[in-house]
Amino acid sequence: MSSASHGKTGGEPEIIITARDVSVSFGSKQILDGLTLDVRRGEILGFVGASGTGKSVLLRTILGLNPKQGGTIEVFGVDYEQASDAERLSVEQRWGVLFQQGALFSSLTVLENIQVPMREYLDISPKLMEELARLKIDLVGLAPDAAGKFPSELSGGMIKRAALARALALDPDIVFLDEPTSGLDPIGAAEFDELIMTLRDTLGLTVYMVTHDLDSLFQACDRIAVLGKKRVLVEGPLETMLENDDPWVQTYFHGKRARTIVPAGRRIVSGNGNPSSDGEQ
Ligand SMILES: Nc1ncnc2c1ncn2[C@@H]1O[C@H](COP(=O)(O)OP(=O)(O)OP(=O)(O)O)[C@@H](O)[C@H]1O
Repeated sequence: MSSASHGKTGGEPEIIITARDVSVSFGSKQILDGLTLDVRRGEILGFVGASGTGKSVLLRTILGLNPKQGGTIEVFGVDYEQASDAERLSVEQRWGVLFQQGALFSSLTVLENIQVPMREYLDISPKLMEELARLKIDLVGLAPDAAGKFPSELSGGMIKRAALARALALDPDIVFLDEPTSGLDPIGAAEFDELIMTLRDTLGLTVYMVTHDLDSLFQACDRIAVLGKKRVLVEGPLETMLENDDPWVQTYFHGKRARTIVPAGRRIVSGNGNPSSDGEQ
């Protein structure tokens, strides 16, 4: 089942992040200018764009880690910048983050890593904390004995899963994943995609995923947003990307690599709107 039905009240899915007219600069260098984006409950949103266009900057801005110079961002209806401490605390408990680098504390075991957000935000007994952390380990498909291992003892795929378990520690409504499959072999990456799709379908989890991984975009994402020209150039399902005639979007989604993984039955439409077979592209 696609996630599109999760969290629907009536017809349209609930919007849980709204970014309006967002501008971000570093000194005289403007990175984002008039960016607008919605994230819907229960979807896997893939966020793409050329290197250095500002995908991580936007992610950090949504998380309140980076100041913006203009516009508004609301997460669960709360403008983080204007929010009271209590409001911020409640928003922070409803999101989990898997950063690209430094995902886990190297001096802590997997179990202890998962407990870090629990210690920060929850007032529960050590026993309950341990039980909850073990449940998260199971949820992300790690073996029970991973609990006592240090990050240096884990494979790349296990590290990503353990980091996801930590992002899920507080049972968030949304997880932000910054290039979660980078560095994984294709099988590991496909398994990770399967995992987030399962979490979307079973928990109704919303996933905001910055990625360069075409397989993830084609197989796992319900919608895709493309960052270019300092704003969201185009957003929508894969079909919208395939039909868009922006040169970068065309090259990205119709390029040689993309053509090897276009799912069967999905038409590739050329820039002039004419359907064509893979061989004609
Ligand atoms: N704290 C900062 N101070 C100054 N410039 C910054 C800062 N953070 C990011 N930038 C600049 O903002 C631009 C966008 O960076 P960002 O990391 O968001 O790109 P990206 O789209 O995530 O790239 P990639 O796909 O390579 O990870 C880059 O030019 C970067 O140098």
